[in-house]
Amino acid sequence: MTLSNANVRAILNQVKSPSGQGLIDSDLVRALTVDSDAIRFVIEAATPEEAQALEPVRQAAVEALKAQTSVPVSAVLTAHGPSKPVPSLKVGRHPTPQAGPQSVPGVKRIIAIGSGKGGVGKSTVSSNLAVALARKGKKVGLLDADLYGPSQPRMMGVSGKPKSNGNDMIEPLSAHGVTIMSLGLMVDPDKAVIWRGPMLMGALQQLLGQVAWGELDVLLIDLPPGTGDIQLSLCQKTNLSGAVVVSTPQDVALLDARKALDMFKTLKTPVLGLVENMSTFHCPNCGHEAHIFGHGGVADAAKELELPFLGALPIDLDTRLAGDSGTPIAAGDCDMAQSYANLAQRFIDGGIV
Ligand SMILES: Nc1ncnc2c1ncn2[C@@H]1O[C@H](COP(=O)(O)OP(=O)(O)OP(=O)(O)O)[C@@H](O)[C@H]1O
Repeated sequence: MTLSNANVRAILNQVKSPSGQGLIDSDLVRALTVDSDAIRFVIEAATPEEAQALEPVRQAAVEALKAQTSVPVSAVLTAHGPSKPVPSLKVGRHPTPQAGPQSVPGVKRIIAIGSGKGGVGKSTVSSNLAVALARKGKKVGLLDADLYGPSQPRMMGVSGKPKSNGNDMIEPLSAHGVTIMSLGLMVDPDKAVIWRGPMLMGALQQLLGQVAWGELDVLLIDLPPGTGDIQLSLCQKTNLSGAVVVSTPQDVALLDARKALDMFKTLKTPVLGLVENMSTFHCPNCGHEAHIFGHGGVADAAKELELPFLGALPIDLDTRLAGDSGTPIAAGDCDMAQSYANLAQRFIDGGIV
């Protein structure tokens, strides 16, 4: 039987780690690849001693998968070094003064992904675009700057507190070929973030400057919706290559998108292009095409404002389900994955990435 990435994760989560949690929930699995000819993953422990103790768990995980598929399974144990202290870095402080807009060492381009209105799919587009660019060979980072409602950990399927690299820098997490960091990984997920502007700006500064992003072709920043403190702070304090605005074709969303575009113009952040999300709906039963939120409005707005139109993405049940399951649709090989691959190619061909 051919197993999907989600099937494999579910099977691995049935295998208990020494903490009593499933292997996925206890955040021990790294670099999971599920291909038609092989399933591979790494079980990463904190110390070599812990790795040794996990050998029976590794064997149990391999056996559990082999019981469900004839595809060869390989799993290796690694330790990321001797025990390290938890980061002394505590996210949630006021910003420190900085001379001017900052770059992130090793990161070639920083692109903010914004929207005027909430819920138009900005986080979905950010995560899928990140995965699609990574599949095209780009080194991609994804920073979830939606500090009030961070959704990237769930959409990218990462959990567990990031660790310190011993130099007061946080090691980001990685999934689907993308390097990820989110405030959602640093704070209690059940507690609402109730911070005022300066605290949010301090957190953003830390997520950019105190995360060991490494060498990246591009860092995508998933902004919160609207035109608030975080957008202002990011545009003024960071050397952005530019911003991409996501909108649905609906009039109210477009009205808000125009406000976001106006904000970027005022802050002199170049707008690299517009993306239309939830563009059309293809009924899976009868093939009828419906325009639930309208159609073509974003392309028209781009034309009017003389901005590049980067593409239209349909409204699609599997996209939503994939986001909820932690494996973005762009990681697979369906039509939607191809749409995201095309979008990523347009970013590359247009010299955006
Ligand atoms: N093309 C699509 N087809 C179907 N569902 C989608 C699509 N794009 C996004 N969604 C779903 O719509 C919901 C909102 O999407 P998402 O969280 O990406 O929006 P957002 O603009 O980042 O929202 P927020 O304002 O909360 O940050 C999610 O449940 C997501 O799975």
